[in-house]
Amino acid sequence: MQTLIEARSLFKDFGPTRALRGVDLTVSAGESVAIMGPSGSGKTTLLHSVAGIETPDAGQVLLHRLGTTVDVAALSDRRRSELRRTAFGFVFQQGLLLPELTAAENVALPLLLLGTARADAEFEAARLLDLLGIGDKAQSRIGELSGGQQQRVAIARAQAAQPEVVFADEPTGALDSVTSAEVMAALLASTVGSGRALVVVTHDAGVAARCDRTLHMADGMMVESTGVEAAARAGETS
Ligand SMILES: Nc1ncnc2c1ncn2[C@@H]1O[C@H](COP(=O)(O)OP(=O)(O)OP(=O)(O)O)[C@@H](O)[C@H]1O
Repeated sequence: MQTLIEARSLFKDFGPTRALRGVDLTVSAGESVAIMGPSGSGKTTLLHSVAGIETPDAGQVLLHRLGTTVDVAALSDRRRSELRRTAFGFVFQQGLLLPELTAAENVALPLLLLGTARADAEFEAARLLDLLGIGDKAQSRIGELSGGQQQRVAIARAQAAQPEVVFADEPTGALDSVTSAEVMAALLASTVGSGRALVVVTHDAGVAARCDRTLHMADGMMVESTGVEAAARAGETS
């Protein structure tokens, strides 16, 4: 399977705290990778470093797309934010949806930022919300939606610009176990099911179990990898 992201030997300090100490991570196109580990082990810092939200102190984040390779960690702020809008989608536990906008407006926003005409952006937003089973909530404001519905809006929004990889940080953290399973199924269907990669930070073993691979962090390092490699799985079934 084609390698999409290669993070090599990432280090990140916050003052005296060493959040990452030489972390490697490889993500292939179309695979799902869960990152687990105790609180403070560096999961979010790793996700943010790979996604160009945070800049590592040392190491490389190579992104292979559109026939070229860029080091995300070495890009200018402007190029990094451009990449975040085009190549990456984000689903976080909370805080990314704009409460004063409707569900459809939230999903359309990334497309409007990329210059898509309003009518086309709204059409695509409606289509994505339909796919995620909440087409009837398109005109509802975020505050009128349940936690599970809000996460579906966030998942729809993360797909809008057709990114190669979606990063999710505790996407089911605030949900009960039934809703969590439904939201995770929706997240997988709309990412891996559409050929995108998914990198998900989670404390929920049920969420991790649905991914191709689970990586375990402790104290700023990768300590273990479990699960069936996507490539091996593809090999077995071919
Ligand atoms: N902006 C920051 N400023 C200072 N310290 C930080 C910052 N971000 C993270 N840290 C520290 O870096 C370490 C790793 O944090 P990180 O959020 O990556 O852990 P985590 O594994 O995602 O934890 P959790 O499961 O609790 O979300 C922690 O000790 C944390 O306190």
